Amino acid sequence: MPSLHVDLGPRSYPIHIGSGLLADAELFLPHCNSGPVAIFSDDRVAALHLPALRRTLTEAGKPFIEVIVPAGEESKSLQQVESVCGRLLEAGFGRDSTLFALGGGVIGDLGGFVAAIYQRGIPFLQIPTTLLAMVDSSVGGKTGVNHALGKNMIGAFYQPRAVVADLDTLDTLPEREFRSGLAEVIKYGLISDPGFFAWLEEHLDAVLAEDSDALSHVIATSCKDKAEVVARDEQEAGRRAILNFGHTFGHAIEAASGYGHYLHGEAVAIGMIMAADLSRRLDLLRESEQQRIYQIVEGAGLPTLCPRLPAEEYLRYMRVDKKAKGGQIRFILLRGIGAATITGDVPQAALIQTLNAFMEP
Ligand SMILES: NC(=O)c1ccc[n+]([C@@H]2O[C@H](COP(=O)([O-])OP(=O)(O)OC[C@H]3O[C@@H](n4cnc5c(N)ncnc54)[C@H](O)[C@@H]3O)[C@@H](O)[C@H]2O)c1
Ligand SMILES: O=C(O)C(=O)C[C@@H](O)[C@H](O)[C@H](O)COP(=O)(O)O
Ligand SMILES: [Zn+2]
Repeated sequence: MPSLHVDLGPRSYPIHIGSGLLADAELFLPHCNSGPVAIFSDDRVAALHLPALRRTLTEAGKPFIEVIVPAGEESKSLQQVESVCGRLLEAGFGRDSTLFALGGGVIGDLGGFVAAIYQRGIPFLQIPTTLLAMVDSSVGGKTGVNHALGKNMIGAFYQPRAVVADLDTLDTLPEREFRSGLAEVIKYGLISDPGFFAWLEEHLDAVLAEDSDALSHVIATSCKDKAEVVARDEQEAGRRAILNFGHTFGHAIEAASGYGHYLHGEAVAIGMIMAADLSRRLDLLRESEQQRIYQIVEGAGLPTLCPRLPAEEYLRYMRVDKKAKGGQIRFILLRGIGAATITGDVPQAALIQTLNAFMEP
């Protein structure tokens, strides 16, 4: 069972990946405060996987409550933050409590943000149940919610005490959600790990068939790659921005098409296709490399086109991207597969050509 580590000095934490982990109280209890636990989840995940965690805490004699929100991106809102904080206050939760975020990225982002601000901060554990959450959102401490004017616009950097990824939970994950997680997996190969990208090209069938060895390799490699970037630049002062590859376009696509229309990974997939195209237009990336990127995204069953809207609609959202500086949009582009670069030097004409080239007919 692989066990990794995010190295952040006093805020360092383990990432446990394996089967049957929800039953192992020793992975959870050492990271808890002395008081009660709030198991935070969504209604779909709670129906499927909360009973295992409930059993573990009950047998360990740890008191807990369950706080459940509706499944879906729409729950990543300030209204839900207020409502969840209200539940904790009504239950008399103090600073001696702990929050467990059991679910996908929505639950991790929203739960982590509540943990960051509730009584100015209580510890929390990430217990991811989607591929996307196991390979990306549970690691690195980005927490927060959406605003009508932009994705993840309100939030905090707040690291979990531990990440516990029980692979058994993936057995119930719908295929579309699994493929969405693959987009972020492909991202690691593209930004910093060309060997992993080549491995993915070679083993895509095994990965799509959810072969357990292939899946363990995918999750462990993704977490290792992400943890290395986060350890060097926890709060995205610089290089961490490469983890945003495909997201300048992707977040604009999510917001412009209405949150929930595309899954996050689907929007990122289209965004990566666009970022690769822009890189090629600017003579950073070879056409053959752009082709390989297109093929793996398409081969993973991910979309490659966004809804047809005036380019200006997308640009409006891109201008409020958190990476923008002095009103200038900054992009993560590729100088080759495995070599991300951060630049604000992108001619508007090339950007508009890229957007128009990947819109639905
Ligand atoms: N913080 C970060 O670094 C980071 C990184 C990537 C993505 N994100 C965010 O994560 C969110 C997307 O996460 P997601 O794709 O996990 O979405 P999600 O949390 O909405 O989960 C997807 C769907 O799958 C269901 N589900 C979850 N686990 C399941 C299981 N084991 N079996 C059956 N159904 C299950 C959920 O109920 C939901 O309906 C977005 O809001 C995105 O912005 C954050
Ligand atoms: O961890 C990071 O850093 C990332 O950028 C990971 C992304 O996959 C993730 O979608 C993140 O939530 C995007 O953050 P944002 O700062 O662009 O909102
Ligand atoms: Zn993402």
